[in-house]
Amino acid sequence: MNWSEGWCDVVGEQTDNGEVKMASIEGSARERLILALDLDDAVAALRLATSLGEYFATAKVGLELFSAAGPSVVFSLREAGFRVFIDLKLHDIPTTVGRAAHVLGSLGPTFVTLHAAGGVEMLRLGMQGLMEGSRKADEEMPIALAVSVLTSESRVESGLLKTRISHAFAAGVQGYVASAHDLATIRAVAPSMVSVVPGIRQSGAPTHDQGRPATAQEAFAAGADYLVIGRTVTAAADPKAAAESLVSGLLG
Ligand SMILES: O=c1ccn([C@@H]2O[C@H](COP(=O)(O)O)[C@@H](O)[C@H]2O)c(=O)[nH]1
Repeated sequence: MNWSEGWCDVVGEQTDNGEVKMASIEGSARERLILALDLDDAVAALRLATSLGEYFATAKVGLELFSAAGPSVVFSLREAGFRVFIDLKLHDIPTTVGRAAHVLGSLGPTFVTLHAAGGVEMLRLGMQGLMEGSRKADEEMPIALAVSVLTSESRVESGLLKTRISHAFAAGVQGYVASAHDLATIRAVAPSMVSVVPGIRQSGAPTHDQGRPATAQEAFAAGADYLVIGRTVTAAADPKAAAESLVSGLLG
């Protein structure tokens, strides 16, 4: 299998209203799949990521792993060649989020999440923190992602979704995290933002706590730029075989 095949269509693509999507989205399956390392142990997380590196260019550090291992796991994953997605869904008063984002920006992640429920001012200070933190550390500015409505919610009110995304766009946030089922609604208000979709499950597989799951094929067909892959692969008896099957299904 040649993992660099496919998906060259997104870079510089013109959206319906003539805007151009961010050029940082690259072509291959591996570039567009994000591995969710939901573990409480840095050594185990690094081992799992390394064993799946041919399928995933990006490793996601969420609340569990960051709480267990702190910033050092971000450095370890970067050293191992991964882009790092820090998924802490920052949501607090604007000053606190701005200061936390300053720290996170200095760690050199590629993606960082802020919760869109925090409102425009919180998101704006979060963006400023990321920008200044990364600049001072001589790192690239990460792509900030606004968490719209958690994919564990089984019902979403479209007005709320649109308001949150509009706030993120107004604050200069470049992308969002959303269910595949919400992408069309979101694109109507923010066609140029980068979309990241968790809650991916194979057809008929257990959905766990995901309220609005979709298959990888459905998510890409709905216009997802990146997919977050968690238990579909990490909880499988053979994670490598599960990753192979997922990617083969996409390329085949
Ligand atoms: O709305 C959201 C935002 C983030 N997530 C995160 O994605 C993964 C999904 O893991 P699965 O094992 O595939 O369910 C996990 O790290 C969540 O924190 C999300 O699911 N939904």
